[in-house]
Amino acid sequence: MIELNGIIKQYQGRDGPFNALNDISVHIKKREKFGIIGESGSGKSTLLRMINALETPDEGTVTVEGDNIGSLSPKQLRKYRKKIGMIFQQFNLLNNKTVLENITLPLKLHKFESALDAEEVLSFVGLSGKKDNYPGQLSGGQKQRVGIARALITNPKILLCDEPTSALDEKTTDEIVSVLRKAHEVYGMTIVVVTHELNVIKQLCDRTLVLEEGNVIDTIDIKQTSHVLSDASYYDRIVEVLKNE
Ligand SMILES: Nc1ncnc2c1ncn2[C@@H]1O[C@H](COP(=O)(O)OP(=O)(O)OP(=O)(O)O)[C@@H](O)[C@H]1O
Repeated sequence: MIELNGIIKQYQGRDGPFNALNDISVHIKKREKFGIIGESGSGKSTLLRMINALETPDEGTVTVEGDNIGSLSPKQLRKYRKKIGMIFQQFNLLNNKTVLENITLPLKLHKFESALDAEEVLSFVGLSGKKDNYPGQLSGGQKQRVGIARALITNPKILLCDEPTSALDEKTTDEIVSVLRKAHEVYGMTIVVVTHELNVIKQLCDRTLVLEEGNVIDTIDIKQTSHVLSDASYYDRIVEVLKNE
């Protein structure tokens, strides 16, 4: 469904130009939950941003459902981007708008043919009782649930997640992973998640790319754990994770 072929991206660094992405090829299947893991600066976000055309490659192609993204007209690109939902590390909510207003904002900006009902997504992320609250009145986990609901309301075919749990503690991370897994089960989109957290990859993804300094080190099939540990005690989760490693 998403094919990145021979992607090279060069930036100017302090010591001259360098390849942030160095000949990357990845094929992500429809409905796959695909991870991109690597240390800080390895090129994860740059690669993710290629998929929604926020970055353009210096060489190589990005093809999604058969369309070469680099050759789309501005109008086609706007239409293409409507297929994609995005969630962010820092949630990117508008603090002067309520939860409901934040969630329905995409629908105010563009017309989406198969948009979901606001009450449905609010209930899906477990925030029905918070719709009139402002982001400042929410915990980090609740803010990310709003971010997820705002992405889901457009019923995207592709959900891009850029470090979705990196601002959250361990238990809240597990809860957000559960919400994402459930969203995948119910709405069946393709998920691409960038993270440096091994556990997020392990609990959420079918496969992951491992990036190091702009190079693909490996692509790994992940043996799914049967459950997410959000209901377990802090100690149980420590034991589970440490025993498995
Ligand atoms: N616009 C830019 N101009 C110059 N260099 C950039 C730019 N964007 C990213 N880089 C550099 O490219 C490399 C890859 O950055 P990228 O943000 O993709 O890495 P990352 O793996 O997502 O890191 P992090 O986890 O810290 O966000 C880094 O060395 C970064 O400093």
